[in-house]
Amino acid sequence: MAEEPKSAAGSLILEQQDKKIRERLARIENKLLVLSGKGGVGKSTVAINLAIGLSLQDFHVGLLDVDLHGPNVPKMLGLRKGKLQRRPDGSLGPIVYSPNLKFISIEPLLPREDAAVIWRGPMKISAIRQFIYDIDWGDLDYLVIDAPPGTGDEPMTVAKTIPDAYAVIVTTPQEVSLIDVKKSISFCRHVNMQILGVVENMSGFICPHCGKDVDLFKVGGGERLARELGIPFLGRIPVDPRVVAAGDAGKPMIAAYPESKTAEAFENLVRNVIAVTQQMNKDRQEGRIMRIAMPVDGPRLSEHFGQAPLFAFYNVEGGRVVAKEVLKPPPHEPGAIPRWLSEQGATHVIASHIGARAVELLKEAGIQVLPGAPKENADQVVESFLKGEFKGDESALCQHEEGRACTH
Ligand SMILES: Nc1ncnc2c1ncn2[C@@H]1O[C@H](COP(=O)(O)OP(=O)(O)OP(=O)(O)O)[C@@H](O)[C@H]1O
Repeated sequence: MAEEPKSAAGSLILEQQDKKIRERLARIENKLLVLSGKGGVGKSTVAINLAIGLSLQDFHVGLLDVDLHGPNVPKMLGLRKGKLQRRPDGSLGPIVYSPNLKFISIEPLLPREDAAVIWRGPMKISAIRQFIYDIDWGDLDYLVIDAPPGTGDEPMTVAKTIPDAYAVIVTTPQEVSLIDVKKSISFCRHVNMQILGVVENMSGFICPHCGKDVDLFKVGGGERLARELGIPFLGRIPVDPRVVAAGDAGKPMIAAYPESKTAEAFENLVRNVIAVTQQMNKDRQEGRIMRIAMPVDGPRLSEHFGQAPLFAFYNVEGGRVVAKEVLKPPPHEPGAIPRWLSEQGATHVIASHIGARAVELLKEAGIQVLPGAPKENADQVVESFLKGEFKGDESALCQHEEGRACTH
């Protein structure tokens, strides 16, 4: 967890940083976090080939390597000595791989290539936030984020800082790896990150002599698991020795052997990622996927947004509630609850009384606010919102007598 600044000045700095991060992220249409439950399953390989594949489709793509201990991206892209761009206005731009693909990783910023990075959680968190706060990524269609394996500080920071990121989970067909996929899925559910789908890497073997696809290990486990759990399956990438050589030579497979079956498999993955991302965006825009937050006091809606002892969160899919949880908000400090709600992945807030400043902060975070809800049973209020009976009442916004915005 990030160390929360205790002073008012500290929380103001954090609020300003959050604002800048939100501004930068608003210029990035789609954010994809590439995850794996265990190491060595080819997560970086998938992230890099996916980023290049998207850039070859004329999308503007950023690749962010948040693996601070073992950054692979610069080596696999053949750009270990890449330099950040210093812009005329003094801002810093990411390292350029091609006109459509930019990246950033800790490695080129270290004094020596082999310098060990031994950081504690809060430092890792601030480094990742800086990759977004300090670096001007410009307008991007996709930001692909390569996280270290597991469910530690780095994926957690991304989930909190970029609450609208979609997770791409990489696995291999072996049982052990599939068990880890379940851990990644429960991590995503825990942090409310929507899962774009599962990729099965090292699935089957392309014979270098005859070019035939040989089922070396069991294949299809990732696909079966995705189907069982109702998660999209994004594609299979075969084992191909050229993937290793291409990665070591700094020329990723999809660019080095564009005619190969393996590059074809990556292209298929890219097409599926684009299609599923578009569908999920549409579901979000049209309100089929929501996470509604409500200040509650017991089962009823709380009178004041800023003083509610608890918040109830309702996950809505296809117009109905699929999960509900009740969480305790952070201590009352200006801006703390809107920031926390954004970290919790809220898309909508339904409240009774809510201050204009809180509404402004929530809207800046892309959260829709529906004030003026009746102080009734919260479950029933959600139902009436989903039926279109309650639509929010702007006149219920709370202002102090002298017209100053209230921070309820
Ligand atoms: N489809 C494949 N065929 C053959 N080799 C592959 C394939 N995918 C990945 N590899 C190789 O496996 C090794 C591990 O891949 P990679 O570094 O992408 O995994 P990772 O999951 O990101 O690892 P880490 O745990 O270090 O983050 C690399 O040498 C890579 O070239």
